[in-house]
Amino acid sequence: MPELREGGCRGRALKDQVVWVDRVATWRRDGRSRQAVQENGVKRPALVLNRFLECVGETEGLIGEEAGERRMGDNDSGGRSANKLPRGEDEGCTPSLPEKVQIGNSPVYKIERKLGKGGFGQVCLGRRISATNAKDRISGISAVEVALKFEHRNSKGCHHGPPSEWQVYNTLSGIHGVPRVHYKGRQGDYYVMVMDMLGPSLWDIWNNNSHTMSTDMVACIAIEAISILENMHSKGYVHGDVKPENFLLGPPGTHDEKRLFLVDLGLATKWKDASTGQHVVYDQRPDIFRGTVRYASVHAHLGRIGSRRDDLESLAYTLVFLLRGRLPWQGLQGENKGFLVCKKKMATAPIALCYFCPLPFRLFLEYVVNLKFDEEPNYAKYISLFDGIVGPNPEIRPLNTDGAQKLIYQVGQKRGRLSMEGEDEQPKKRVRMGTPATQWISVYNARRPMKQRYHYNVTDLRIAQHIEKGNEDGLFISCVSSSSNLWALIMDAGTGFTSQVYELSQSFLHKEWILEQWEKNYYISALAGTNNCSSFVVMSKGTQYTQQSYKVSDSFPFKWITKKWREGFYVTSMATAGARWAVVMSRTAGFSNQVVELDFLYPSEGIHWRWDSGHRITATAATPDQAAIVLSVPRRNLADETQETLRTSAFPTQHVKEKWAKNLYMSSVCYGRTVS
Ligand SMILES: Nc1ncnc2c1ncn2[C@@H]1O[C@H](COP(=O)(O)OP(=O)(O)OP(=O)(O)O)[C@@H](O)[C@H]1O
Repeated sequence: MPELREGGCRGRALKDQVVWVDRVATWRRDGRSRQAVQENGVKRPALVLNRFLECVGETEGLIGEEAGERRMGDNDSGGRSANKLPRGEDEGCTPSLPEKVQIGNSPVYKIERKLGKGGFGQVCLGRRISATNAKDRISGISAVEVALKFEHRNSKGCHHGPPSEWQVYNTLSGIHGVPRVHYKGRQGDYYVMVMDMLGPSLWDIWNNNSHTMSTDMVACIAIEAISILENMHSKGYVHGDVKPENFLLGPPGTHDEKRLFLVDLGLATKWKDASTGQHVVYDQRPDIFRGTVRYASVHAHLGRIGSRRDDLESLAYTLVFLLRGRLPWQGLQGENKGFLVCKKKMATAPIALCYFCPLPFRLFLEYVVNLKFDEEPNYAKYISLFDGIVGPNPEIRPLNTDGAQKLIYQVGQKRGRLSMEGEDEQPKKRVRMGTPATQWISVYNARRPMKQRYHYNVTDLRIAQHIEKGNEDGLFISCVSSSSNLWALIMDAGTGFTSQVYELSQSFLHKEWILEQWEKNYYISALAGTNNCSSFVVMSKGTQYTQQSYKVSDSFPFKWITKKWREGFYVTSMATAGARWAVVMSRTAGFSNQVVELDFLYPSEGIHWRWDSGHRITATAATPDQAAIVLSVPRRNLADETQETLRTSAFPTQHVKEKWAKNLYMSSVCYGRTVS
């Protein structure tokens, strides 16, 4: 058995302080052939023309490209939803709207005045000027004053027919905290929805009250809003755009004036499949943002599929906004505003965000930011947090909290008693807590026994020596990384490469050299960058790639990656230099599917979801702010799918040896942002 497993530390020995074993994945498919899959042994076509694709990204023009692609909706007067492009500012109830509305056999409504305007829709007060038919009178939709929501048929959400909101109202209309839709239909160029007329929004109230709101009132809002969300969630939907502008009170002077409603279901999505009852499948598309920047959950910023936790996180920001009058990420500007806001949200601990708020607000925020993707929120417990603020008598509360009372009653009945402090819950790993840290992330794959060798804290001057020695021993470089401008180098006997060249360069990346090597049939097989923007690029022969392309950019180039995926490329290596990213994508990479997990901390939860769906980590890179993990499904089934990851504050010298003893070999390593 070839056994050369030497550590090659030539620099100062760092003490290994923190170790996180993210997961010991055991997918050993016993019973199956253990014949190693020769990823690198697949024959390449003899001559591949057009092999040399673009190497993009060394120019200024690409800076911030990714952020420019996102449609961020925030503005500092409250926040507009993304995915809803504003049309001309003065399109309110302009002459282009009809003077009267009649949908099917609805009464005739005369448009009186504009009530509000969002990214898409215009909402006007409609006054009934004809009689209601008997059927509608019986079902109680004979209101004299209604709200009419108009959406132009050419607006973005209506290209394929009526707005998606209509569909959601079919299920949610009239449930607790959601206005009733009386009629919907098309009139001329507009899709029109006739709905219950409501009163001012929470934003209006806060704004008209010198940007303040009493603690009592905000606590009542918390209680009632949680119960409204519980109701909505129980019907299988998440709202997707919880913010002060979307919470409306009933019309002033009516018996509903102290009732809270949640409107605008235009971004609502299903979190559960109605027929199977199954939770929707986890996914992350870092280029897709839905919601309003100021109040969006961190997961929404990162493009994760919406689930119940996101509404609650947005509610927590809404409550703090109403109470404190400002959120710490307001005022951040720039093309990469979404990135900056998300980074700030991640960096602001609940204790800091809620510093001037009563304790229940902080506890609520802590609970909800630590919810897992598919976790059922404990709505009754969250409501009970605020009980101490609002006092026991619902009659004298500034807001009607009927819905919450009912929910607590139901839960109390079901459980016999209500768990106030989570005594009956297992202690769980907190998703968003922990101290930000900069660590080594190392990934280990099960392989047949082979030689592997590592060096770390290597200076530019020593690199050649290590590589030469490795080559003499039959080893090729399999991965490289850097920390504090020193290199880490992994060499092994299982790469399948037949020849290898490398270059240390002062630029990130050195395009001319790469082009030259591409000409000679070498492909990039590993790369790393340093904080001072130098790079170490390794190119090999004997890979199975037939085409290659790379991109350097100032933000994670997810949009480019998705474009290349469509062309049959897969990410085969990645590196960072300071805050810059370099991503290499290759054709015939041996994968049938690939996804990216991107986060401001180590995306542990996402990795677990991906592992469960058969993905394995195939590339990692991290900046001081973010970690990106690329996971792929191999084209051929692996004999042994075991994969483990480690996070360590020092290079994992001892751990590598322990892994080797289990025939687990380092397949990827990077240094950057995690959480400890
Ligand atoms: N039923 C209603 N009664 C009274 N006013 C309403 C009603 N529905 C909506 N409004 C007002 O109209 C505004 C815009 O409505 P809505 O949020 O539904 O439109 P939108 O175009 O989907 O908005 P956004 O871009 O914020 O998502 C609300 O903020 C509110 O002020």
